[in-house]
Amino acid sequence: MEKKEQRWKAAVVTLSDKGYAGEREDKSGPLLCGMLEEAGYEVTEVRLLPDEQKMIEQCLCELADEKKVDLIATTGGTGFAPRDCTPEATLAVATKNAPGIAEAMRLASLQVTPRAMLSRGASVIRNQTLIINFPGSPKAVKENLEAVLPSLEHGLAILTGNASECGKPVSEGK
Ligand SMILES: Nc1ncnc2c1ncn2[C@@H]1O[C@H](COP(=O)(O)OP(=O)(O)OP(=O)(O)O)[C@@H](O)[C@H]1O
Ligand SMILES: Nc1nc2c(c(=O)[nH]1)N[C@H]1C(S)=C(S)[C@@H](COP(=O)(O)O)O[C@H]1N2
Repeated sequence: MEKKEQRWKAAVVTLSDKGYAGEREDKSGPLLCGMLEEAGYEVTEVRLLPDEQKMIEQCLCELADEKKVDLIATTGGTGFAPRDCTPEATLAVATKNAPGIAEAMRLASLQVTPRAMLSRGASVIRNQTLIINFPGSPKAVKENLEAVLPSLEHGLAILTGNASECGKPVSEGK
């Protein structure tokens, strides 16, 4: 990883009315945690919330501003259902847009299913924290994270002032 002295700190947030109500086991949050840990991240915060925009905004702000995680990965609430509001909450707390990550996820996912176009997931920056919205199903989480994971570390390194070589060829870089 480009950050030499410590691992990247990540938070995983599941947005699911059914999960929050205890009506369905949350499999997507634990899957995100496992994949991030496997890739070398330290998952320090885990949350499960209902599809309530203000609660999601407060949670994202707390994780970025107080817990100071480098990456927040959310899952769920990106679709067209009336209560889906994860992208709205994410955009509301953004200090900068970083649309390329969400674009790359949809591009890769369209090779798997045309329904990938139905995810409205956003990717943004809040100060020195990168926030990425993943869709809700475990299958979608796996496919979307695999598509962007190799490039995330370099983005985090630039965002946090830990980048060593920005001009590294893709073949040698992350
Ligand atoms: N956190 C999760 N854990 C396990 N499976 C999930 C999770 N979120 C979604 N899924 C699966 O993906 C499908 C589509 O996701 P979607 O977000 O539309 O679910 P939902 O049940 O409508 O959402 P909610 O949990 O907010 O009521 C669900 O029916 C479920 O099978
Ligand atoms: N790679 C991938 N992306 C995917 C999917 C998938 O199965 N694989 N499911 C899609 C579907 S069916 C929906 S409705 C949207 C939004 O999902 P969400 O409402 O659970 O966040 O993600 C889409 N993105």
